[in-house]
Order: sequence, then C-alpha cells, then structure tokens
Amino acid sequence: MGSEASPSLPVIDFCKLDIKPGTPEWDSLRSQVWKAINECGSFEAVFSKFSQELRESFLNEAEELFALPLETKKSYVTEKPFRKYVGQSPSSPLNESFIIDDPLIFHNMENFCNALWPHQEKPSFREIIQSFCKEVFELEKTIRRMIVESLGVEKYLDEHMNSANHLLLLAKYASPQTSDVDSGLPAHTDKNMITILHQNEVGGLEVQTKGGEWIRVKFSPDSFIVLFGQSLNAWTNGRLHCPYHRVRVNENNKARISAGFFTIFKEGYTVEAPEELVDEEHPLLFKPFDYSEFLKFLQTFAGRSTESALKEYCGI
Ligand SMILES: O=C(O)CCC(=O)C(=O)O
Ligand SMILES: [Fe+2]
Repeated sequence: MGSEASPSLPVIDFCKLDIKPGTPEWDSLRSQVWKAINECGSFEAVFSKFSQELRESFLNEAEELFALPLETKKSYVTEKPFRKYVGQSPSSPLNESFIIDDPLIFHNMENFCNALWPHQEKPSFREIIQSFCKEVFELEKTIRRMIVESLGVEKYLDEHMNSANHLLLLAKYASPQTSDVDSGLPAHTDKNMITILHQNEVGGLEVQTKGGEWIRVKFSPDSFIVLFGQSLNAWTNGRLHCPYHRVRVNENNKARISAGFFTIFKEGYTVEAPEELVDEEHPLLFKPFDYSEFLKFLQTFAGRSTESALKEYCGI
C-alpha cells in the first residue's frame, strides 16, 4: 500500500501469464497475490495481453451497445436473476448495465446479439467480446489457483476450478450535468467469487482500504482491478477480505465505460469450506449453500437491504 497521504492498491505484474505452476516465478507471483489479499482484498493486475486495437474495439463495441434505443436495450431479459439490462435506477441514476451469462458460450452471445440487433448480424461484437473475455478469464483462473495453493488445499484444486462460471458486466456511467453531482454506483461489497474490473480513461472506481480510506484507482490501459467477493470468502471459511468499492464520476463530458468480469459458483454446486480450513481457531462461518439460490435471496427485500447478505442467508 502507498503512503498515508495517497493510498494506492498493490500492483502485481501479470505480463508473463504463461509462467508455469511450481516455478520460482509462479511462487513469487503467488506470494504477492496472497499478501495483497491479506492487506487489501484487492489489487491492480498489470496485464498487457491486449493490443491497443483490441482494447479500443472492446470499449467501442460496449459504447455502441449503449447507444441503442432504450426500448431495444430493455428488450434484453432472461429468466436468470441479474442477467438483464438495468437502466438509470433511482439509487444510481447515471448508470446503465447489461449482464451476459457466460460470454464464452457461443449461443449465449448469439442470444444476446439476437435480442439487441434483431435485424442485423453482429459477428464483430461477439468475436471482440469473446477474445477479450477469454484472456481475462484465464487471468482469473491463475489467481484462483494461486489462492487454493496459498491455503494449502490443493487436493480440492480440480473440483474448485470446475465449480465456476463466468459473467460479463458491461456498464456505462453518463457524465453528470453539474459539477456538484458526484455519483455513480453506491459503496458495496461483491457477492460473487472474484471480480476483475476494467474501465476506459474516464475512471472513477474507488476501493476502500481496511483502515477505511478510499483509494481512487488510477487508470492505465493495462490495469485490471481484482476484488474478492463474499462467496469465495465463504469457501475459504473467512480467510479473505471483501473490500467495499464504489464508482464516483465527475462532470467531464465523457461517459465512463467499464467491464466487470465476474466469477460465480455454478448453479447446483454446493459451496462448502474444505474441512482443512475449519478448526478451533477458525470455526465454520457459513452453512453449505447453492450460489444460485443465494442469488434469489439477493432479489428479495431482506437480501437487498443488507450488505452482509450471505451472513443473513447462511451464516452460522
Ligand atoms: O463499474 C465498475 O467499475 C464497478 C462495478 C461494480 O462494482 C459492480 O458491478 O459490482
Ligand atoms: Fe462491485
């Protein structure tokens, strides 16, 4: 963490993602990840995997999506919780977003494109979004593997790696019309396993330190901000810190575009801390739960009204 005057997130260089588990380079990266998790529950991954062209195309495709007519955007609804368009709600009036279910699955992207562009083929959207997501989700898997190793529970590695699905959030934050409006997304902790956030040059993401200070995340085209959520914390039996974060956008005439790469537990998978992580010093914190059932609870009034929703749902 930086000086007291201006705290910053730990920065970890993932430029050599092809390093192999078991090598000294891997071990060094893993100890940096574990240290950052303990200190902040968040870090900036420097990830220069993308050409400037691909990154710009990715952000441009997202911008084009939000430029569609409101009625068209609203027509994207699915039967699954949260996988839909949300626009300008009273609690975050500048924000609109889409959540796409596992974007690496061809027909999910096809369904999404058919809903948004019913009269037009949109292969570029699908291809660009998928090429981008593929790399970010590889980064996510590397980080999760490092966590399992750091906890010394490698015997659960395969099961754990296979227990996850991915979601893509695309969000736009309109620039406020007056300089005294200072809002974006209220402070919250994430409920999923891991979130990786990327943003255009407008910036606005803030992450809270354990000491309660807000870090304004500095923008760089290679920055991917990693945050840990309540479900992964439950699986580790409370070994992780899930930081509060928020978005504050200021008047600057340009919209903020962001992408959230979410990892969640698969529907039907029972999330349960490995017995090795439960002892007298670390009594079991959560009863086994199914993440997709927990999502339903999150949509109820009780689930929406608390920040410690998982604790309410299945805390011991
Ligand atoms: O737009 C962002 O960068 C943050 C989004 C976020 O925190 C969330 O959707 O949980
Ligand atoms: Fe979040």
